[in-house]
Amino acid sequence: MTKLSVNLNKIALLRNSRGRDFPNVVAFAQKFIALGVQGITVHPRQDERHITRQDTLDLAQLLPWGSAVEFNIEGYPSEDFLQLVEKARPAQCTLVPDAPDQLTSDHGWDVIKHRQALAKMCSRLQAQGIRVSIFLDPSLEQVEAVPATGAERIELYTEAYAAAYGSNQLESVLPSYAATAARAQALGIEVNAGHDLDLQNLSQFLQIPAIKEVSIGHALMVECIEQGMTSVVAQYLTICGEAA
Ligand SMILES: CC(=O)[C@@H](O)[C@H](O)COP(=O)(O)O
Ligand SMILES: NCC(=O)COP(=O)(O)O
Repeated sequence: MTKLSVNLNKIALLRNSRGRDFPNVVAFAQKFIALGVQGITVHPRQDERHITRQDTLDLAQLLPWGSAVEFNIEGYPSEDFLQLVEKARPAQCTLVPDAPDQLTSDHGWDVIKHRQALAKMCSRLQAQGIRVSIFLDPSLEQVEAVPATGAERIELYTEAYAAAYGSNQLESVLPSYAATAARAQALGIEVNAGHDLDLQNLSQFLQIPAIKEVSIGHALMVECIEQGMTSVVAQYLTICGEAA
């Protein structure tokens, strides 16, 4: 079974487009949790274009460290971000190498280059009991460097998979993810995945064994508008529940 962590960035984006607290991010976390999701993810960006620092702290109150539903905070590890994560104390922090003005996440870490800095951040967060995951492109070369950082997990950046889904390119793309996941697991690193996953492409991706968690937001919110939250979450939970 793979855990489903719903990313609430787009709920906050909708809220920020007006001057009042509607839709409320915590209320939506509660709705998704009531439907059975196992995790909530946010990606507070420096410009607070969607999730704010306050949203992160409010969700931390709902999902304190040790709660059954996992709180995952993703983001670029600036000093501000690290302090926010320490204050929120989520179950997991996913370190993402995004520039402040980036439209969305579009690459994983060069772990070989940033190994020492990542190791320092990992031990700092792990001192608070926070699991650390490193956002990674499918790359055997990069995954070899992960154990030296001390991170417990990687999150495979799945945009390339999603883009190839349904085309001939999938034949070469999916094996690169499977090989990276297998190598990570052999090195004792657990594997998460996310970015542009949706109801169409998820089950084929989850043919890769032992993916611990998928974080899904953008497409899931669109699917909720089209099909309704109850049905969409049930479909995701079925796919995730069938995963090896
Ligand atoms: C880290 C990652 O995979 C991203 O998908 C991210 O969480 C989405 O960020 P935006 O919602 O800002 O595009
Ligand atoms: N880590 C990926 C995530 O949280 C959501 O990505 P997306 O589904 O919004 O592309």
